Amino acid sequence: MDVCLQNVGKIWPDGTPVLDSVDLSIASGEGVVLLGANGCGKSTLLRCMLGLESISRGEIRMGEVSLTRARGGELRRLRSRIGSVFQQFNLVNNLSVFQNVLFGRLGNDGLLRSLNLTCSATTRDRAMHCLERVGLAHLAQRRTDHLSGGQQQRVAIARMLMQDARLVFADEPVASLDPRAGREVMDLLFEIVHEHRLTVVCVLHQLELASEYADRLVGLKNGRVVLDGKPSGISPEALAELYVGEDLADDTDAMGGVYAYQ
Ligand SMILES: Nc1ncnc2c1ncn2[C@@H]1O[C@H](COP(=O)(O)OP(=O)(O)OP(=O)(O)O)[C@@H](O)[C@H]1O
Repeated sequence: MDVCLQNVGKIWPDGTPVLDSVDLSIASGEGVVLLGANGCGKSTLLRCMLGLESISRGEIRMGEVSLTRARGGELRRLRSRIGSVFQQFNLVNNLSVFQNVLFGRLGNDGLLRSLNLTCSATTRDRAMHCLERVGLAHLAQRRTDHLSGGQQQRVAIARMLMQDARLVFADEPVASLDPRAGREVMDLLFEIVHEHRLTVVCVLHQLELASEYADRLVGLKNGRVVLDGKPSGISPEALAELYVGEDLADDTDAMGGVYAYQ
């Protein structure tokens, strides 16, 4: 599914602007990594694309549907096609791995079925298949908070598979993981994205990972798109420029990420 942002702007209720005239067209099946210093607006942009934040100006379209204008059933259907993978996993800790994967069907099947209380054998088989795909079938009945960070992120990916999402928005999916687990999660996420020809927008702070996995890099600075192109066409200086003029601690974070993954 393709995504189109036209002249998107957002101003916080206290009057502070966070996104300014963002224009982006993302083709179906394209893998975009969003880069930029701490506080430049990456997560806010992703949250707007997830429909979790409203925008103050412009329009966001996904396929034929305007996220900005859709209401009721149309909005629910659209949201059910959007998967998310967050830094903090966003799983229900005291439920089993299997139940968390069933939650991928929440938008389609409702709460009772998603909790495994009334779901069909076909749905249960499908959930197990999703867990097998991420290598966690043997942990299906374990409580989610008894898994490692890397395993929890795999559960989030299995939930996204279960959802049959066409779009995936990932916000720093490896930020809480050590370099090895982080790479494993990126490999798995992008393998699945390619297998299912999903469109993905992923926020990363690790420039090396970004260049390796992205079809296209988009850089934000102060809420504006200031860089957009294939990784091979973007110079290290242009990438470094994204972080110039920002807080020193922010730069250190971003560049530290590069070295951590080398
Ligand atoms: N709900 C909110 N109300 C007001 N300001 C907010 C809110 N959420 C975020 N902000 C501010 O908006 C700006 C952009 O935040 P955002 O989280 O999008 O940045 P980011 O680029 O994702 O940063 P990071 O890399 O640190 O995650 C920041 O200055 C932040 O303090």
